[in-house]
Amino acid sequence: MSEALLEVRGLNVVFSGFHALTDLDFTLRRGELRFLIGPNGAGKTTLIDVITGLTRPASGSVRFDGRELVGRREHRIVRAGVGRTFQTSVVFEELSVVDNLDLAAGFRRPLPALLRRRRGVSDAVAAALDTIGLGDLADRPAGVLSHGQRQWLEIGMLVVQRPRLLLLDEPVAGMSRDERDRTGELLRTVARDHTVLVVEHDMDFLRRFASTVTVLHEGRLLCQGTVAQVQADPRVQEVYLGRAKEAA
Ligand SMILES: Nc1ncnc2c1ncn2[C@@H]1O[C@H](COP(=O)(O)OP(=O)(O)OP(=O)(O)O)[C@@H](O)[C@H]1O
Repeated sequence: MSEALLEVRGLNVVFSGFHALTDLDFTLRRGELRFLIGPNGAGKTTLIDVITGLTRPASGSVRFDGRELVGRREHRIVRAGVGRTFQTSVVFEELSVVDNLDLAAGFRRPLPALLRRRRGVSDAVAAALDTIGLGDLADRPAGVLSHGQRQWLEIGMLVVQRPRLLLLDEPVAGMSRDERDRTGELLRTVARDHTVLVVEHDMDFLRRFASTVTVLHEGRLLCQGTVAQVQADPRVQEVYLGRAKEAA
């Protein structure tokens, strides 16, 4: 359980001379639910982009289950078992909720099975519908979903692909308090049988749902620990309060 699933070592990302990540070491153990925070521009999305093959680092290594991901193409990384959500939505609005899940699940089916006409819903799709709590809306077009429901559908679309690592970029952004609570519960459920990394800004959400938190600042790892430890860390206070003063 405590074995490392993801090991980032000595990661450097440079965009036209700008150092977005510097000498970053970061480890996720199997079965962990980890939150990644940091002020705007800290490098959180860049880290996810490197893990998923969207951005190539200047140097460093990203090992997933012992295998190097740097240099692999995006679809190969997805096939290896790494799934992510984006800040922008990827659901098909005209398709029903269940068809969106079915399509996502089909991603891993061999072509003949994909083309064969199927009856009913697969166990994986039914389980995902149940997990995301959208059973009552299964046959409605995804276009009618609220913002929160759409985010849950996207998480469901990842889960049916059976990834071993889920990377979620700001899943509660723009949600109501009630939707945030339901998302927190959903993350806990998903984390029972997946390793999950969540990028999140909302401190209130973190206090209620996070256990271990990693803080990035200006492309470097600032500190790691429980929510209480991280909040009590003077460096974290400086980074966040310093920003608040600047904005005031
Ligand atoms: N493709 C790119 N080209 C140039 N600079 C980039 C590129 N992508 C990111 N950056 C810069 O790298 C830094 C880190 O960006 P990143 O999006 O990873 O931060 P973040 O921690 O996710 O911030 P936010 O909370 O605002 O999403 C920022 O200063 C950003 O402007």
